[in-house]
Amino acid sequence: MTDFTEEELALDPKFADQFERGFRPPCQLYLISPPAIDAAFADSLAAAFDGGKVAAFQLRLKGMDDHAIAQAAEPLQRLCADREVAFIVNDSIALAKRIGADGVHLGQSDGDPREARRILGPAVQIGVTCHDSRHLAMEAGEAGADYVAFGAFYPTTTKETLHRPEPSILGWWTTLFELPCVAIGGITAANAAPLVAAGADFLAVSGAVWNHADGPRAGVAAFSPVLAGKG
Ligand SMILES: Cc1ncc(COP(=O)(O)OP(=O)(O)O)c(N)n1
Ligand SMILES: Cc1ncsc1CCOP(=O)(O)O
Ligand SMILES: [Mg+2]
Repeated sequence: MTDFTEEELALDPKFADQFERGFRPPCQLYLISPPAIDAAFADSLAAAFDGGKVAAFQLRLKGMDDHAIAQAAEPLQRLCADREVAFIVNDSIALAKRIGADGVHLGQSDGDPREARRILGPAVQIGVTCHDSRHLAMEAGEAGADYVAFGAFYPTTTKETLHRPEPSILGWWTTLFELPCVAIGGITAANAAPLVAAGADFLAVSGAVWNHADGPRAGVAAFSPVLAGKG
């Protein structure tokens, strides 16, 4: 598998009608924290959860050490448990283990998914960043990831990004694989429809919720129609 080029791995459109996508649950929201938070953030998170169903919350605090993140995580993890939202730690397998997170999200330089599985066990969700690469996604799947993440689909100020996949990568993935895929990067309620239509299992969103003019509750609520395919 590792010997194929991206072009060779692309599903030839002339064969597309020979593949039928199996049943997949409706697309869900995967909320990512702002890059920095304050002591009142738990209230904002609760407000976001009041806006509609959130499947997962990722604590993504760049540039903070694990000890400080563990402290910040405590009330947020409790809130997620109360609201039945999966609590995902970004970047650190060790931190996910230490605080008993429901999952860890690993970028291409954040650690090996097989090692994560060995350390965290079978019940913990492991997600892997795959940028715009079919090849990386299949590698992640083979390594035992629970989801693959493609992005950035749109321009974003939350993170400097180098890759810009087409929505069709989501359709390619979901036609061939059962493993869930996450779409990320600059996603708003206004631009999400093509990603949902293409087959995204989850929309990972930060700025559109935390920077919503009417607050995080409205930010989450705004996604309801598009997630239901009515965007
Ligand atoms: C769901 C999801 N997808 C992608 C990323 C990006 O991960 P990474 O490439 O490691 O970049 P950082 O987020 O660590 O800056 C993610 N965090 N979550
Ligand atoms: C973490 C990450 N990885 C790729 S784009 C991105 C930022 C997502 O945040 P936003 O929804 O504000 O673009
Ligand atoms: Mg990372």
